[in-house]
Amino acid sequence: MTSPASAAPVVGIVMGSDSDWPVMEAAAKALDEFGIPYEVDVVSAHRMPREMIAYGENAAGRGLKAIIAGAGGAAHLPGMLASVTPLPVIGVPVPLKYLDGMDSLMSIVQMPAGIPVATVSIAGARNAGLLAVRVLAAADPELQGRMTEFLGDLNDQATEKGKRLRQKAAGAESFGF
Ligand SMILES: Nc1c(C(=O)O)ncn1[C@@H]1O[C@H](COP(=O)(O)O)[C@@H](O)[C@H]1O
Repeated sequence: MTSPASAAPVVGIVMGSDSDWPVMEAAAKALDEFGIPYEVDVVSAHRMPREMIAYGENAAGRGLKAIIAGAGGAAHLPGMLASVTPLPVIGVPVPLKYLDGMDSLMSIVQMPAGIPVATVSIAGARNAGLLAVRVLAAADPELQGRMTEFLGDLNDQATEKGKRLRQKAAGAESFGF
């Protein structure tokens, strides 16, 4: 799957199983918000080792600029992809029924020196998408401007939250920006 349909994907969103999609979808939505074309696929290091290696080895040559890789449990996919591609790899620990995603987090975050994986929080796929946007924006002033606008909107929303809270709380006039 690729989105938007017409453009060549620049981000690969891959996961160990389609059961990860309810978590990983947030990465795709973040990319959609910025109009970044991406592809989505299942690429399991454990169940499809040869395909996984081929995916990682071919990713840069196919025009991808970053890979977002999510997996649950013994989540070796992000690290193994990072070992066969020069692209930045962003790892998403997917929480499963047992161990609350701590197993996924630990499997992804403790990479040996030389093979970095930028690990987001457990189920933090939205931040993975936003981090991929920032990676692309580093060499794209127009996209960087839109990321700056996005941060401004977040600031407005947070400021509004404070305003609402101060109105709700007793003695609201005594603090706030
Ligand atoms: N951690 C990995 C890898 C891998 O790292 O290669 N491949 C599949 N999985 C994970 O197994 C979980 C259960 O998968 P199923 O739902 O298919 O049984 C998923 O969270 C997947 O990411």
